[in-house]
Amino acid sequence: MGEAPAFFVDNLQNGFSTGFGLKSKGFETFTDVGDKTFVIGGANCDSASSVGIQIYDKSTGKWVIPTVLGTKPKTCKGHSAILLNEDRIMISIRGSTLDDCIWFLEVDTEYVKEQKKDFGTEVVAWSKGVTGEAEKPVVISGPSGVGKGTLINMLMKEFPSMFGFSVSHTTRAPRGLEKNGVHYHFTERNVMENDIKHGKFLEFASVHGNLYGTSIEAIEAVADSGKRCILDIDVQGARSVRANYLDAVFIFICPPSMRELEERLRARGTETEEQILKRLRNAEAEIEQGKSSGIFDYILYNDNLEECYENLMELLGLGGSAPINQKPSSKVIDPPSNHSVSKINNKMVINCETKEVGNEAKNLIILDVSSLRGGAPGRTRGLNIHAIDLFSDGLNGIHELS
Ligand SMILES: Nc1ncnc2c1ncn2[C@@H]1O[C@H](COP(=O)(O)OP(=O)(O)OP(=O)(O)O)[C@@H](O)[C@H]1O
Ligand SMILES: Nc1nc2c(ncn2[C@@H]2O[C@H](COP(=O)(O)O)[C@@H](O)[C@H]2O)c(=O)[nH]1
Repeated sequence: MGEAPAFFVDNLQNGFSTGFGLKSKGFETFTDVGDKTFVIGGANCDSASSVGIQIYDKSTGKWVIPTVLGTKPKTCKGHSAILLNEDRIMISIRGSTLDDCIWFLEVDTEYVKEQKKDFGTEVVAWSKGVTGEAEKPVVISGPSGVGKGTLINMLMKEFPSMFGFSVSHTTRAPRGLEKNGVHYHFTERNVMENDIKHGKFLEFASVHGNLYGTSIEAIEAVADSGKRCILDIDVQGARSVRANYLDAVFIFICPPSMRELEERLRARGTETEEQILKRLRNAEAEIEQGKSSGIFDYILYNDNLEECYENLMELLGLGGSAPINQKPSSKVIDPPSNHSVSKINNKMVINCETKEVGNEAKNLIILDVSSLRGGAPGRTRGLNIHAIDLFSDGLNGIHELS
């Protein structure tokens, strides 16, 4: 069954009256979800080309400015929007590359519902659609010194095009060879606390006396590169990530014994005696929670490093020959000003009609949304796009774009 498009846009003129008493800048779309109308773009934008959100609550007759989480589309000369599954709005951005064309505004997903409770406000969350087969992020936890970093480095060295590291923020000082932006984003506590307050972090925790956290931007950056994201975070962080509905594989790395853990920490030589003792004290509780909390899908013992690495690879489906990650496409999809979107079962159809003298061309972009995975916080994976050229003389061709 076909469904009518939520609306058609982009043929609006500057100053167009929206019927809601708003002065339009010509970029708005209006999508009804239950009692609410989501106005995307336009009057409340920080600039004419960025995408702002307002909500009109029909039950109260009031306008609400929601807390907006996630990274929003950078520019928008026009867009279309259509409701998908009652909990998210699909946005197609005009004149953008395939990598940047399809976005989702989550309005009532589990993640958004949870954030509404925390913020005590209306909340919406952006999540960009990414093509390719990149798999779920991998969360790796375990006590300090167990070998998480060592295992992750081995994985990234052997499969550089497959895995990308989520660079955390921390208030601790850099160690000898650590580089800002590579190992961590080293930051001031007040700056990080302010960003946390504004919803920029997927999770954060006070670990061994310092603040650590994963920004939503850090995981989005990895997803955008078409790679599988690896997070190295403590148990509290893993618990928050689970609670925040990040669709990920959770792995806990366990030491063979406390004695061995202590030897590794001391041999690494990066902490003072006081810090080592603090990390060891915390390790006992972490191991206890790692084994019993139900947060983790897998527990790996890192006794012999090579064996543990083999087990990790096996668990990530890298036992045989490694699958090649699909690179993000730089193809340009350019829905024209009068493009519209409609929904037919699990397919979204972006209708791009262009009229040239003597040649009327119709270009349909078909987006299969049945295989979408993940979502906010982070990217929506599994985008599957085909373009169909229809000319006046009939069907001309189908191209697979992703
Ligand atoms: N299986 C192993 N056998 C012996 N030494 C190991 C093993 N795995 C890692 N190590 C060593 O233990 C030390 C700690 O490892 P690593 O720095 O990877 O731990 P970590 O879990 O990332 O710690 P942190 O959480 O503090 O960052 C390193 O010197 C590393 O070379
Ligand atoms: N909750 C989070 N924990 C994190 C994050 N980044 C790192 N960590 C954990 O901190 C300890 C100590 O790390 P170190 O580099 O100072 O040795 C370790 O357990 C890491 O897993 C984060 O973003 N969030």
